[in-house]
Amino acid sequence: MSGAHAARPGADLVRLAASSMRNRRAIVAGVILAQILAMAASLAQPTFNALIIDNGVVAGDVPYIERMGAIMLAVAIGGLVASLAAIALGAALSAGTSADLRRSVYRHVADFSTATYHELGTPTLLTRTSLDTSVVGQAVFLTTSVAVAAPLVTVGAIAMSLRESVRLAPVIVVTAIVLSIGIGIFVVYVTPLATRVQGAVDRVNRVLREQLGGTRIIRAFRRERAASTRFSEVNRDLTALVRRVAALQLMLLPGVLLIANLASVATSLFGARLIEDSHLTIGGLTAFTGYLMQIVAGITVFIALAGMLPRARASATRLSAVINRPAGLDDDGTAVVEGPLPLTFRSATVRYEGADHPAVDAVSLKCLPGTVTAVIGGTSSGKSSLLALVPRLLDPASGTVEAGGVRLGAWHLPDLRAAVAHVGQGQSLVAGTVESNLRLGDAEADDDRLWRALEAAQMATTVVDRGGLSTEVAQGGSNFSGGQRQRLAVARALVRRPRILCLDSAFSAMDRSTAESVLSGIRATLPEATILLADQQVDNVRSADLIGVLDAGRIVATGRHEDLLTRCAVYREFAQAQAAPAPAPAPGGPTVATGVSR
Ligand SMILES: Nc1ncnc2c1ncn2[C@@H]1O[C@H](COP(=O)(O)OP(=O)(O)OP(=O)(O)O)[C@@H](O)[C@H]1O
Repeated sequence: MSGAHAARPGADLVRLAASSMRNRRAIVAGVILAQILAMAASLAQPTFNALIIDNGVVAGDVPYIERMGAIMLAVAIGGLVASLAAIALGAALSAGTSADLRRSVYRHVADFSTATYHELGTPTLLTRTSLDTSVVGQAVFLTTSVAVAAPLVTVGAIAMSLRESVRLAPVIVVTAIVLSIGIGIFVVYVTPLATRVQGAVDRVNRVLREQLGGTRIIRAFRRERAASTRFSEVNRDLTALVRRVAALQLMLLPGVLLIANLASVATSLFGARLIEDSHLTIGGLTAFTGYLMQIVAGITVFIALAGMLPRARASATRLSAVINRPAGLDDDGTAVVEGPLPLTFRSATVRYEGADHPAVDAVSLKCLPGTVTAVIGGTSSGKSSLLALVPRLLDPASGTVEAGGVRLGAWHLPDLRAAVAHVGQGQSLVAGTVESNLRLGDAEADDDRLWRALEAAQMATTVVDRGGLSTEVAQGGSNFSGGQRQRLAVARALVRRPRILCLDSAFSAMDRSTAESVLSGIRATLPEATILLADQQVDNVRSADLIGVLDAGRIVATGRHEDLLTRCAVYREFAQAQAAPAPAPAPGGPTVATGVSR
């Protein structure tokens, strides 16, 4: 967050609420009008009451009481209708505000570069999109539904009560001062606590996500107790904070009632003397007490807001931090490039914030259409970072990447992403069917194209056996094996018919012959495409037309398989380590993987 935000607490909330209200001017006007009508009705009641007592009860005029009673009832019903309308319109405004904010956060996050996305992280983005947006929506509801009316009621009630008796004004002044001091202390104390509640929710989300996603690992490593302890810790923190905030909020109401009752007693004491001295009528005292209660109610509404606003301010600041965050990608390119796309890296460098060394260090590489270019490297050598440059999930810190002779930053971004398919290490299948997953590649593709893609990815037989294109896919593809998920992801990319295909360790869960068949299928399906493949396995890159050897972010050699075997020591070591037979397991001990392979 910028210092500007810290220096002006509440500025984010005002900005977000105002922008939502601008989009719903008619509803806002409706809420205010309904509030004014409801307020006028409630302000009239004590005066009617006083008239009934003084002119009806004291004078024994029953027809007057009936007439005024009927008017009072009609005004009360009108006030009730206006209040209900204000609440209904306020609720629509609140829901609309939350929906606007969710849409806005969603759109911004969708535009984030991978680095920007990782800086924030999934758990907090989920909390911000769900919890924070509804907190701000509720604050807008409270603000428009009650905070607009509350000052009007309070000021109106003060004026009306003074009309009944100026001599009782000190009671009002003292009551207002005591209540205001109480609210002030509450706001100052609760604001930091409320901000911490959201952070605690983030932490619970983070731990819960990790543990739900890693259930198998937790069980396999017998870490259930440690996982449960970790969850209990964050859950306990959140519970303690919520309890403190709730306790403070609950203490407020009895406090307000106590002050209201004391003020009422004071009014009766002083009022009785004024009646004795004929400075006040009985009806006047009743009306004054009624107005006093309206003043307390008006101030109490601020208490409700005071309880909500610190949280809403914290939420608005967290939302603004997402909405105002630069996406990390310039998106103003306009170039549209036709035909096959040679891909050229010119001294491209990727540097992550806080890292000592660049993840990709001045890589230069040319990948031609109709060929497969492979990059081989050990774990953390920078393969994923290099391939992420192509669909502009990342931008290079220095150097350039060009497709079709045009710098990627100059491309119209949607066009670039339509031309490139990227199959990552996590296969990102979504809940639905095989068909719905494949159609993410191209919604218009006919069934014939889907089946050809499945055949090329060596997945057609499996899909037929499992029930065809309508076969269900669980979230994350968890009802398929790792290798099947990878092949479905490759098929989805083929459905798109990309001009550039990036395969980032996309064969890591396949055996050698399946991976070879899948790569042949890809070549046959996309004869003109530029294919860039990153892998740790020599077997998966040996048939490539050009291989670049990546070591600690640098390309240390390029060539074909046989060529590199003779002149590149790093490549030779890869080949030898992966060709070596695994050592016999120690008696009773676990099997240990060797070399640089998985
Ligand atoms: N979002 C990130 N923030 C900070 N550092 C990162 C990020 N992503 C990757 N790195 C670092 O950059 C380096 C290269 O990572 P990268 O994922 O590109 O390597 P890789 O060769 O694909 O590794 P692997 O084969 O293990 O997936 C690593 O040191 C890694 O820790």
